[in-house]
Amino acid sequence: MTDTIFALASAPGRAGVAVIRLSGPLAGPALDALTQRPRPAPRAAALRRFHDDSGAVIDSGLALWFPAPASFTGEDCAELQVHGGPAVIEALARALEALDLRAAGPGEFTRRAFEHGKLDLTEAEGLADLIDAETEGQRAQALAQMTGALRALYEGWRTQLISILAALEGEIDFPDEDDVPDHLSEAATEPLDALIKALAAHLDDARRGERVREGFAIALIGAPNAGKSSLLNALARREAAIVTDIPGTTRDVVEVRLVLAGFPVILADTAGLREAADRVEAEGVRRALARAEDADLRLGVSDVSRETSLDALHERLRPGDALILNKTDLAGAPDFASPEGVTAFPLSATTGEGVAALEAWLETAVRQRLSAREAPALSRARHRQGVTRALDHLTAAREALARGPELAALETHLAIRALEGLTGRVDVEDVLDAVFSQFCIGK
Ligand SMILES: Nc1nc2c(ncn2[C@@H]2O[C@H](COP(=O)(O)OP(=O)(O)OP(=O)(O)O)[C@@H](O)[C@H]2O)c(=O)[nH]1
Ligand SMILES: [K+]
Ligand SMILES: [Mg+2]
Repeated sequence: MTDTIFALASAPGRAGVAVIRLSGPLAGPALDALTQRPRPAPRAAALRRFHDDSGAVIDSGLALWFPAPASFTGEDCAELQVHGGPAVIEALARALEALDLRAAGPGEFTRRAFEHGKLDLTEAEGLADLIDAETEGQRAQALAQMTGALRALYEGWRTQLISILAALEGEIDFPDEDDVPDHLSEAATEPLDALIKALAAHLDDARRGERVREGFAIALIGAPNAGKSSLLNALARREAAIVTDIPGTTRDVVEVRLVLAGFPVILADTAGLREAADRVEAEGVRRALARAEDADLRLGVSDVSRETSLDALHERLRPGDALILNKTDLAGAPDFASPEGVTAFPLSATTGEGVAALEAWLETAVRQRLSAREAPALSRARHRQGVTRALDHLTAAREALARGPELAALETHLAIRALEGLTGRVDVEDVLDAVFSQFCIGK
């Protein structure tokens, strides 16, 4: 028999109300023992006193009863809404332990919900992301995933693959030597091609969902003293990075988190690019270049008051990036051609002139790249790996078709397994442990 767990479902610390949740076969009897009253009607709040094992009253509050299977976990569940003081919560925890309930670990409620088929693995991940969501874009993506957007996509592909597999296995069981190739190409070629296209399109999304979840990366790069740290501070509206007139001030990568268009953004200031004076600076320059390489968008910063060649900076920028012509308070913006697809922004990081135009442009850029499309986005490396594996097997299946159904059927079967790993249909214990351990306690 499974044991019965309990946990504080609301945040720890002082609060107006605290919610304690129970799940498992002892949830009902525990509720009866605590309240010493008849059990409330299912899913209706009832005012009750809660007692400890000596009969003393711990607190009064609302009791709710959710009999299985119509509960979050699918088991018998109960919920206690009490006053949110640490001593109340502690005393209730001790009373529940005296009734043979056990304090839950991280994600245990959701894992039980998963095991009772209340949600699949992608929906459980969406739930974890919803709890972690700090911006509007993250909330919207997490909610879509929690309510089954990815599940529907992956289950849909799986269903199609199962009928392809059935067709291939039909060929193996009843080989008709003469028209095997014809038959196969009819039954499997077109659907396989369509699925290969769909999976490839799902993967080729500029990592949109992962960016929404983890943050869109912008890197500031340029020569020493160009004003990168000054611009970082202007965009962050705080003195996050040290600014001095000494070239080579910034050595490490300095990150600030911003919210643009409702999406999380990680803006990184980096060391000025030049022949380094010492090993510390050399490491800073190496990190700066790596950051620029990995970023989703680069802001190349130059100082318009100085005669400098922009060629070195131009080389590092890509279409979609921006070139910042800084220090316009000292000199007018120079006449020049920016690289193809790179937008130029004359501004002064010190006076703030022109910074608003850059911010507006950045906001549009982030919105355009991260906004939800019709098709749901994969949001984790786990999804990318699973879909990539499925796609590899589908491609192999497609190639094997010309040589008969056996190998193609095997590869199709492996593609199905890869999709089933994504939704958690096939139990991969370490994947489950990894997913559920990321939850907070009480969820
Ligand atoms: N007049 C003027 N001075 C600026 C402007 N932006 C930055 N500065 C000055 O330029 C100097 C260098 O600025 P930083 O922001 O430290 O430049 P950086 O690119 O981060 O320099 P490193 O970290 O050394 O690579 C400082 O003295 C700033 O006050 C600007 O728009 N106008
Ligand atoms: K500096
Ligand atoms: Mg700096």
